[in-house]
Amino acid sequence: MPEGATTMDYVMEAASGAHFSGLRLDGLLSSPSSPRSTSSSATLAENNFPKQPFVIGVSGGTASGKTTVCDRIIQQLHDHRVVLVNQDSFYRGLTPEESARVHEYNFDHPDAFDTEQLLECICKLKAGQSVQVPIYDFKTHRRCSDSFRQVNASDVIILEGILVFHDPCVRNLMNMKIFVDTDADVRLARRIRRDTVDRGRDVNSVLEQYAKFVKPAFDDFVLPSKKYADVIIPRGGDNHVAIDLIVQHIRTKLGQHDLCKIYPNVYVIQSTFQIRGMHTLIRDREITKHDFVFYSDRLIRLVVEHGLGHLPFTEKQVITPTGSVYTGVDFCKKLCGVSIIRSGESMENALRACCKGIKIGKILIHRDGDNGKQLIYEKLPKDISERHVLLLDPVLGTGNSASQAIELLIQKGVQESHIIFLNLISAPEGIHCVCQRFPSLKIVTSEIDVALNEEFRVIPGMGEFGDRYFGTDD
Ligand SMILES: Nc1ncnc2c1ncn2[C@@H]1O[C@H](COP(=O)(O)OP(=O)(O)O)[C@@H](O)[C@H]1O
Ligand SMILES: Nc1ccn([C@@H]2O[C@H](COP(=O)(O)O)[C@@H](O)[C@H]2O)c(=O)n1
Ligand SMILES: [Mg+2]
Repeated sequence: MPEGATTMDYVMEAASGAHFSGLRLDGLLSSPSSPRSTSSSATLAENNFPKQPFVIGVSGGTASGKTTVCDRIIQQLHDHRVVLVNQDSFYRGLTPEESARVHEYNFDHPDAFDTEQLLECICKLKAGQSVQVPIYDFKTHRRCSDSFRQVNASDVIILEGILVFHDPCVRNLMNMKIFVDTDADVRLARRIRRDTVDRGRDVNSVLEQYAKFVKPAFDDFVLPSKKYADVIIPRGGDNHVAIDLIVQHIRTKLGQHDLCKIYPNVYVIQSTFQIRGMHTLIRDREITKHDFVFYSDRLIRLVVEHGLGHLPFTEKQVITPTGSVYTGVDFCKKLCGVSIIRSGESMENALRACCKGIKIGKILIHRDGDNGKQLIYEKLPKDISERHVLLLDPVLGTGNSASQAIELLIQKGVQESHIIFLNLISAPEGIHCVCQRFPSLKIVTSEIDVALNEEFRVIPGMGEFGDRYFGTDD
């Protein structure tokens, strides 16, 4: 510890830096397997826990403003962790025979693109590898034979093009899909100007191509893919509000753990130096029991408060002492806690302090050899099926105990979406296990750790929480 610094100053100083507990797994990336067989979850299973870039697809009719919207998003983000890939780059170059009859060539049909190559490119980027993207010339209808554009692996990949939602394999690689929706007349006017000015075409050929190929393909392929969009932006690049919202969303994603991008129901409470400091203290094996309990309690309280924020509410109006109306919300009444004995009991006081008179049930899962878990005790409120349940256990490790407890709650009639699992630290393995099995349940945690070791202990972790909290570790 530096001279003159107090213990707490030192801890806070040491806590600065990475947002999560050593989670940049950049070194653990492995190469993708066959792109056609790759869905987001398949990639995950094959590569264990690869870094997961956030992939945004931007589609829309020709000249709708896709490229403009992407450029604005990238400008506003002002972040080097974003790269743009254009589907246009993957146009197949025309053969001499095709070039001779270019007016009969349909550039708006899915077959005009080398989708396999596009897929491979996005898979590589997703797997953390850089790629060489072809350079396409709209005047010669060919690819540059000797030069490529190098695109480096990045945290956000934006893929734009008229047909990026058409192929299901390409579509499945996307975490967010945006459709730029611009009036057909406006698009045609822009297309005429762009193709005559930038692409060396004459007006007649533009109109002919539009009527023969562009419009029919829009109706057959582009418009039907609009239904896959998560966000529809009317008016393209002029829609500053939509672009601001998207930029905001991407910023949030950039700050999130990769697992939160995969599982939208996993919430990690916003990290602050106070929270990092508390983690630093409770993870320190030299800490006194008193301090361990004190800082664990502080953290637990934060997790509980955050978890309560995910409960449904009803609007409520009250009259303030000034005689004015304040429109607020009323807490969810049908609520209970369930602690997984023994560690989960450490979280009960925080829950009681936040929810006056709350009922708290218990589940004991006894470890039965190495092969699994065995439930040996449960005491739950009789009307639990009507309640939202806050399930308490400070450490999510393999996810076996949690899954068994959740299974029991569901058997008792609790709706999966009514369960919020609160913990202090979660291992990625536990998150995968619980979220894949119970996709509509929510997990609220304060940090996601690196992994489990061979003994199924969370690393870096904090040891046997129950023993440390209840003083049975000597
Ligand atoms: N909001 C806008 N107002 C005027 N012109 C625009 C606007 N958005 C795009 N353009 C122009 O229209 C043409 C097509 O836009 P672009 O972003 O390239 O569309 P897309 O990538 O969907 O084909 C370009 O020449 C561009 O400069
Ligand atoms: N050699 C080519 C290749 C493509 N096109 C047209 O480009 C359009 C797609 O690009 P946007 O930026 O408009 O999305 C598509 O509609 C093709 O007709 C072309 O004219 N010549
Ligand atoms: Mg474009």
